[in-house]
Formats: sequence, structure tokens, C-alpha cells
Amino acid sequence: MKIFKFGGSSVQDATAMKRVSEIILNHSNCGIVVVSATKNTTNELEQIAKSASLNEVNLMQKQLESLTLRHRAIADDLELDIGLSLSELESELQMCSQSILGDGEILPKKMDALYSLGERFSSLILSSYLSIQHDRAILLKDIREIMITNDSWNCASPLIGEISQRVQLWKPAIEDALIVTQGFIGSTISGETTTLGREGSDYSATLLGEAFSASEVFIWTDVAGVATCDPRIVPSAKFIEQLSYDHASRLAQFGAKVLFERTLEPAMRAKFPVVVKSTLLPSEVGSRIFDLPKRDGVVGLALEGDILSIIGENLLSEEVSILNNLSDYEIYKQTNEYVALRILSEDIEDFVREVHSKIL
Ligand SMILES: Nc1ncnc2c1ncn2[C@@H]1O[C@H](COP(=O)(O)OP(=O)(O)O)[C@@H](O)[C@H]1O
Ligand SMILES: N[C@@H](CC(=O)OP(=O)(O)O)C(=O)O
Repeated sequence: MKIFKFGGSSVQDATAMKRVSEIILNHSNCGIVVVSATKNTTNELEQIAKSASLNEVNLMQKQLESLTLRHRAIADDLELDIGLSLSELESELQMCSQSILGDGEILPKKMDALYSLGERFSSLILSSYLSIQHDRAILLKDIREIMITNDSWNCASPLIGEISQRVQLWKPAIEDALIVTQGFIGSTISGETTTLGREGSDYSATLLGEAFSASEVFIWTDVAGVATCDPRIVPSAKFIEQLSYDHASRLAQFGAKVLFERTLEPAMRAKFPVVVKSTLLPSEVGSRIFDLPKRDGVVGLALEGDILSIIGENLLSEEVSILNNLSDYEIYKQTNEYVALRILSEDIEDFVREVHSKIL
């Protein structure tokens, strides 16, 4: 059984949802679909919380209206008859926002309750669309039934033992239906909503992969895999077809936003591959991350603020000496596995392109 995770960019509008449906149709061995909130929704929920906390009621109402209208428009474009279910979520959205009104600050616990609406809207819309497009039974499930975490609001840690017990509840359903559920969100043992950290839906998917002994977890996104650097910064960056868990983890940890930094922990424990693919170009091979033996040399670059990390294996030699020809940086940290530079140049992205062209 495979698990597919679709990020916010992959479900951003009706056209994107149709693409997702097509991909699922072409993969009958997909058993669980994990979905993120539609693109930008989680940021918008943060803006709503901010307006509420500052008691800016009119602004908050405008922001709420725009978010709900956007989701209604996607549902209309897909010709879905889910007005009542959307109304229920909209009421909860109002309630969660009202609960923050005038607080003067955003309490992390209240933010988690509000955050959860993003993934619950997108999963409702996607599952409803899949139900009318597919012959297979489609079941929308609330991941909070099984994704049990501690109460570190906004960046909760999963309770693996608890999750592995709770998945038994879903096992009969998986026999007969394709399950659609939410990434990012979870629940404490006592039933209060938590989240795994911004961008955490990748982690939700691999945690489910571990709990359900999935054969593979696919992360479907807007790029054709993990590249040697963020393609938005370095358009000539190459997609890496095969990567070790360690190298992919390090790229993620040092800023490669394509994967949430803890994504590969469950995959390493349970030893299943994680495949990163593009929803826009599904026929491209993508990147396969597995127990690949390590090879010496540079694997890729990751940028976080003004820190550029060169990731690889046995890096102390020639590769890094190339940097001697460059100015405008200082070595921040250097190990066998990575070299982190603080970029002093005004044009950070230009510096990254230069390093990439010399080193990869
Ligand atoms: N090394 C990298 N390889 C591929 N993409 C990267 C890398 N580093 C950063 N990215 C960025 O990650 C983005 C995909 O992540 P994200 O925006 O979170 O997608 P999603 O909406 O699918 O969750 C890409 O559009 C790309 O700009
Ligand atoms: N919606 C959440 C979780 C997430 O992982 O989103 P995405 O898959 O679009 O990066 C966020 O934006 O933080």
C-alpha cells in the first residue's frame, strides 16, 4: 500500500484538484491520500488570528470572507454539492477566530484549533471531488483520531506508540476504500487539536507510512523532485534521482523547503522509500530517497537566511577549496558532512548561483 501526500500548491484551485484526481486514478495501489491546506491558506489563517488578537474586527471579517469564498469557489468550479459541510467548517472558523478576539496575543493552542480548518477544508473538497470521479469508495477521515501528539502547541511531537495502536481503528476501512485525510494536524490524548509545525504535512504522511507499514510514501509537489539547490534560486539545478536518507534529511534540515525536516525519521525507522514527484509533470522520475550507500562529494546546497550549506560526504578536500576563489563569505561551521557559510554579499541569491555553478 502506498501513501500519497499532496502539498498546498498541488491543491491550490479546481484545476489543481483535477490533476490530483487524475494522478490517483492512475495509481490504484494508493491507499491513503494526505492533503495540505490549499496554497496560502495557512498564512491567511495566521493573518486572521493576528487581526483577531488586535481586535481589528472588520479586517478579520474581511479576511474570513475571502478565505471562505475562495474555498466555496473551488467547490463550485468542481460542481460539488457540499454547501452544508462547508457551512459547518465556516461556523467553526468563525468560532475559533472569535475566541482570539482581543487577546492581545495569539495563544498557540488557539492557533492550532484555527490552523486545523485549512486542512479540513481542502480534504473535504478533495474527497468530495474524488467521490464523484472514481469508482472506488472514498472515505474522508479525521486524522486527529489517530495522529496523537504531545501538547507542544504549534510544533507537537507524535506519540508513536499511541499512533500505532490507533491505526488499528482505520485498518478495516483501508481494505475497502481510499482514505483521504489531513496533513499537519493532530490531537493530544485528551482530544485537543495540535499541529506538527509549519510545512509539517510531509511528516504526517511518513508517520502514517510507518504506522500502516506502507511500501512507499510519495510527496507530490510543484517541482520534479529534490534538486541540487532550490530551483527558484538556481534554475539550472538538477533533480537528484537517488538520495540517501541522511543527505535528504540534511538538505531539509538546512533549508531545502521541499521536505519538512523530520519527514525522513519514520522512513528511516521503518525502512520505506520516500519518493518526491511533481503533480505538474507526473511522468518525470522524481527523487527516490532510501537506504542508498553514501558516496563522497557534494550532493546539494541549501539556503536558510544568509547561511548557505554545502551538503555531502567527506567534504574537507578539493570541492571546498573552490570556495577560496570567492570572497564575501565566512565559514560558519565545517564538518565532514557539511560546510555552512555566512554570505556577506549584498546579493545572496547571486552568490548561491555562483557557488552552485562552481561546485555542482
Ligand atoms: N533542493 C530543493 N529541491 C527542490 N525544491 C526545493 C529545494 N529547496 C527548496 N525548494 C522549494 O520547495 C518548493 C516545494 O515545497 P513547498 O512549497 O512546501 O511545496 P508544497 O506546496 O507541495 O508543500 C519548491 O517549489 C522549491 O522552490
Ligand atoms: N498547511 C501547512 C502544512 C503543510 O505542510 O503545507 P505544505 O504541504 O503546503 O507545505 C503549512 O502551510 O504549514
